[in-house]
Amino acid sequence: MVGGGEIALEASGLGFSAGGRTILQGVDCRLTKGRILALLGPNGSGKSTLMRLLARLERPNAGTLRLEGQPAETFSGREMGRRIAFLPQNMQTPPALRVRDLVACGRYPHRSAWRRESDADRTAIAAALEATDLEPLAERPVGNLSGGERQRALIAMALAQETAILMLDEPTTYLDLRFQLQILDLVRRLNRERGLTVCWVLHDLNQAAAYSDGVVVMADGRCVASGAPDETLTPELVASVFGVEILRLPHPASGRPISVPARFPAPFCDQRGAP
Ligand SMILES: Nc1ncnc2c1ncn2[C@@H]1O[C@H](COP(=O)(O)OP(=O)(O)OP(=O)(O)O)[C@@H](O)[C@H]1O
Repeated sequence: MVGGGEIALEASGLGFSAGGRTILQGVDCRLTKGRILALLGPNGSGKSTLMRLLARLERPNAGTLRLEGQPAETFSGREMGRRIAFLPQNMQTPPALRVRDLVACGRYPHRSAWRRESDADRTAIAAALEATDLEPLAERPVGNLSGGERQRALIAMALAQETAILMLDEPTTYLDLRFQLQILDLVRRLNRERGLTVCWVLHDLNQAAAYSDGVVVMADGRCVASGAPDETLTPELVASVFGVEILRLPHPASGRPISVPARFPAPFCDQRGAP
């Protein structure tokens, strides 16, 4: 479990099977209000499945999920959509869709079918575009955006949903370092300024540690460790979960521990031994 504070969402003993396989087993996970939690673990360890269960896009075979202290099954799909915004991995978007119209899609739990946009919808869309610095791009087709701009537009769509909880599955994948940091900084700012509760899947352990208040580490469909990032991501844990030996070094600027692989490739040499 990660830290104290009021609980936004709590899963106990979650289990999930599909295609005749057990994918998650006995997973406990807690989102604390106003905190950022990272789900970490190797490919195929069950992070996306857990996130989908937490957002109630899938039903568990075992265990309980409580949202705002109530059993999650007492909330309708629309009520869930007003509380949790979920951005899946590799979300596809029609390339001709304008940025503003994509962001407007986030209003779905607040609108009934075919109803025109209300003042509240327009205010939420404008606020989401402003928070993500996308106002100048609002009329651009999504297909013309860079990877980082597109990711910001998807986050704006999630913000327009006006939920207290934001779930992001690998929001930085496929982005270059500058855009990765831009997305991480944006989410952290929204968390700090608005008290947004965040749960995200990240693969970079150093980014996860620097930008999250807590981590949950998955392996083979189970939660194998959780807690504050710097205390949890020990070389022993990383070796047992990822099968990679790491060194922990103090960051030259912040002094916080960073992880680097202990092994590095031997230099290629030509016949004279020169690199
Ligand atoms: N509906 C399903 N039917 C069968 N197998 C599934 C289903 N959903 C997930 N799995 C399997 O469950 C395992 C966990 O998948 P999941 O996507 O949750 O892992 P992950 O940790 O998010 O992986 P990655 O880091 O590669 O995105 C994988 O082996 C996947 O193939």
